[in-house]
Amino acid sequence: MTPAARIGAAIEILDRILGGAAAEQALTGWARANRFAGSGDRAAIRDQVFDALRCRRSFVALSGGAESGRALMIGALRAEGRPVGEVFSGDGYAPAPLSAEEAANLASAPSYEALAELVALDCPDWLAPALRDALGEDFAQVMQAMRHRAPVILRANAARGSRAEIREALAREGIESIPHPLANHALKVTGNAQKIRNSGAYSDGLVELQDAAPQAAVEALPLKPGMRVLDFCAGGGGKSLAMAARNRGHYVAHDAAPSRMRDLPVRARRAGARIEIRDSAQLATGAFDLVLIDVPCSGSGTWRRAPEAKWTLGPDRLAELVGLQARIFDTAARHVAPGGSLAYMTCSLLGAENRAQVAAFLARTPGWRLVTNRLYSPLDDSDGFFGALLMRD
Ligand SMILES: C[S@@+](CC[C@H](N)C(=O)[O-])C[C@H]1O[C@@H](n2cnc3c(N)ncnc32)[C@H](O)[C@@H]1O
Repeated sequence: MTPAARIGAAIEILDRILGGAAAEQALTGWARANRFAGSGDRAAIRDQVFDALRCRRSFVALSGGAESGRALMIGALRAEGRPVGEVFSGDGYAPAPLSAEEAANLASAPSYEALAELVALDCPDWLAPALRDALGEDFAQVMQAMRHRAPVILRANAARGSRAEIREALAREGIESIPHPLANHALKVTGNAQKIRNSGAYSDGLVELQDAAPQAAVEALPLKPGMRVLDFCAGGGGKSLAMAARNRGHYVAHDAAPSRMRDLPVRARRAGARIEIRDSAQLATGAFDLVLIDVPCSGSGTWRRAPEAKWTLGPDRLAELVGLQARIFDTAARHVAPGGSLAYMTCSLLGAENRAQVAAFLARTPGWRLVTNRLYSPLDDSDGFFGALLMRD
């Protein structure tokens, strides 16, 4: 496909997403219907679609038009300083030339420098006060970082080798990486990230895809050999696997939706980890030295990887999530043994889901104290992520 034809495809996919389709679904649907597109085409189209979703507000403003796939790609070209007419030529599979209305809109659209702050930062208006509150003077820098692609980060599995050894194993397969300073086993991929999923290093359990902040948060947990540990919201088991790689212990995974843990046995086998799966009825009160709750959240820390969430989150959904997080906090706390710990984690930047949630738990639950908490952001070269450790008397 020519570069212009790829932009034409991105326009079609973006229109489906703006019409309500999930991004992954729209991309897969397009690929199935257009089998001539090779893997390079699909990867390039995917990047264009996700870039446009991250910068949805500013790209539309730069086009001067109403929101549409074409407006997004006109804005994207303008943001890159590329002449729009060269791509919107109508030649072959290139997008049709600009209509008179589109051309007039583009001619009168402001420059990026002239956009209002929240438009230029691609920040939804209603979330700006909460984000400013959580990020303080880093607000603009973090929101600017959220407009760009996230790096690919791996966790080198300590049960399979040192970070240096695993880095060499990756290099032998042509995957380049450098140690990430935030976590002891984190590797930032600097070349050939597309090879990871089909690599021997991945299938042999040497690496898992995991951002640096959750790795750092797991490293900060007070894990000791032989501990009884419950991952209460285990999902795919990313945190269980990271904990089990650190220390021998008795690891139990649980999730309200057990089907989410379906891949965990295979992943654990691959990683050489032992993780027992239990349902709610099999979890005794006060039976664990450490309970981890990686709760469902807005995902505001992962907007670089899942940019749709930035635009679809609303106040009602956020309030619903905050209520659910509080209920999980209360339920999970009952499984902690006296003197044990409760680790609360989100991939959110918002105070309501982080510090305020922890403060509310402490206020309504006697016998607990806060040990540490930390908010990570793209300024740490990671996703936005929050971790708090609480201890039971
Ligand atoms: C952020 S995801 C967990 C991701 C996972 N820890 C990982 O590292 O891959 C949150 C999980 O919480 C689960 N969940 C939702 N409500 C729950 C509840 N009331 N009790 C336990 N788990 C719940 C969801 O099914 C989802 O899998």
